[in-house]
Amino acid sequence: MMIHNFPTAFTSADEAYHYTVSRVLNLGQDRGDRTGTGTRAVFGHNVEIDLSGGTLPVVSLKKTRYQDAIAELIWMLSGSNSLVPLIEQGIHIWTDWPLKAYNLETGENIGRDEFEARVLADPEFAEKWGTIAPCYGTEMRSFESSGGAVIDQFQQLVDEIKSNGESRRLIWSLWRPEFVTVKGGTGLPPCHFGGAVNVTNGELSIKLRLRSSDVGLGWPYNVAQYGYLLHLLAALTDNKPGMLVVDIDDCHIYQNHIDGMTEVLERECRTDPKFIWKRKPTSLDDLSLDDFEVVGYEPQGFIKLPVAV
Ligand SMILES: Nc1nc(=O)c2c([nH]1)NC[C@@H]1CN(c3ccc(C(=O)N[C@@H](CCC(=O)O)C(=O)O)cc3)CN21
Ligand SMILES: O=c1ccn([C@H]2C[C@H](O)[C@@H](COP(=O)(O)O)O2)c(=O)[nH]1
Repeated sequence: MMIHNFPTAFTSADEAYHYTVSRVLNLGQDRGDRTGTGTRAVFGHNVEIDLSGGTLPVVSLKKTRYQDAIAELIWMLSGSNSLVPLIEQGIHIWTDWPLKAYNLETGENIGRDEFEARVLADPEFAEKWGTIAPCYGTEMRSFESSGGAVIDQFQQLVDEIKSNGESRRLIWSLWRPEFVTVKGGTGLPPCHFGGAVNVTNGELSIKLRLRSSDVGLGWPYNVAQYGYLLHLLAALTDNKPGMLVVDIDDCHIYQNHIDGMTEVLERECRTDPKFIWKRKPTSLDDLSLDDFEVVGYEPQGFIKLPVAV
C-alpha cells in the first residue's frame, strides 16, 4: 500500500491523535454542549491511519486501556445492550448514563457502586435499568427494519464482503431518524453510528463515521476498537488489513480536558504496536480478547480526565 501524500494520512494512531488534538485546540471554536461542560470544537475532521503493516492503532500519547475498548466493541458485536457483561469484566465506562436515567426517573440518588451491585444482583432490575438499549448491540446484530424483518447487519456485511468484495454498498448503519428527538433509555444515541468497508487488491479498509467525538476520552477508544474491527473483518473474509479512515462531524475537546490535551502535545509520537492473531476467529459469534496479542505498546503517562455525562 502506498501512503499518498495527503496531510491527513498517518502511519500511527499517535500521529493522527497529535494532529487531531492540535487542530481542535488551535482551530476549534468554543461552544456549549448538551452536558453543560463546554467544548472547543471543529466541525468536519478526517484522519486515515495505515494498518497494512499489521499494527493496531493505540494512542501512546496518553495511556489507553485498549483492552477495555476492544472488549466494549466485542460486547456490542455480541448483540448485547446489557451492562452486566461489561461490569462482570470490571469495565465501568457505560454505567453513568443508565444510572443518570435511573436517578432522574425514580427521584433516587444512588451512586455508581450501588447501581452496579443492583444490576448484577437482580435480573429484572438489570433488564429495566441496566441497559443502553436501543443502541449499538441490537442495531448491529438484530436491526428491526421498517417492514418488521430483523437484520443481522454485521453478518450480512461479512457475507457480502466474501461474495461481492468490489461492492460499493458495504455499509453498516446504526442510525435511525427518530434519534434526533427520541433519545432512547440513556439519552445517548450512537456516536459511532455507521461506516463503510472497501476491499481493493485484497486489502480491506474501513471508513468509520462518528457524529460526535470526545477527543480526550472517546477518540482513543473508538480508534483502537475499530482498528480491531478492521483486523477482524479482514480475518473473517481472507483479506489483508488496509486503512482505517475516521470521519468525524463534531470533533471536540471538553473545556476541562484542555490542560491534559496540552500535555499530550508536549509528548513524543511513537509507532503503533503490532496486532497478532493467536487464533483467527471463524465467526462473529466467537470473539475473545484471548484470540490476539498486542506487541510493543509503550504507553506514556495516564492522564486522568473527568467524563462529561
Ligand atoms: N462524554 C463522553 N465521552 C465519551 O467518550 C463517551 C460518552 N460520553 N458516553 C458514552 C461512551 C462511554 N465511553 C467512555 C466513557 C468513559 C471513558 C473513560 O473515562 N476512560 C478513562 C479510563 C476509565 C476507566 O478505566 O475506568 C481513560 O482515561 O481512558 C472512556 C470512554 C465513550 N463514550
Ligand atoms: O463511542 C463514543 C461514544 C460517545 N462519545 C462522546 C462524544 C460526546 O462527547 C458524547 C456524546 O454526547 P452527544 O451530546 O450525544 O454528542 O460522548 C465518543 O466520543 N465516542
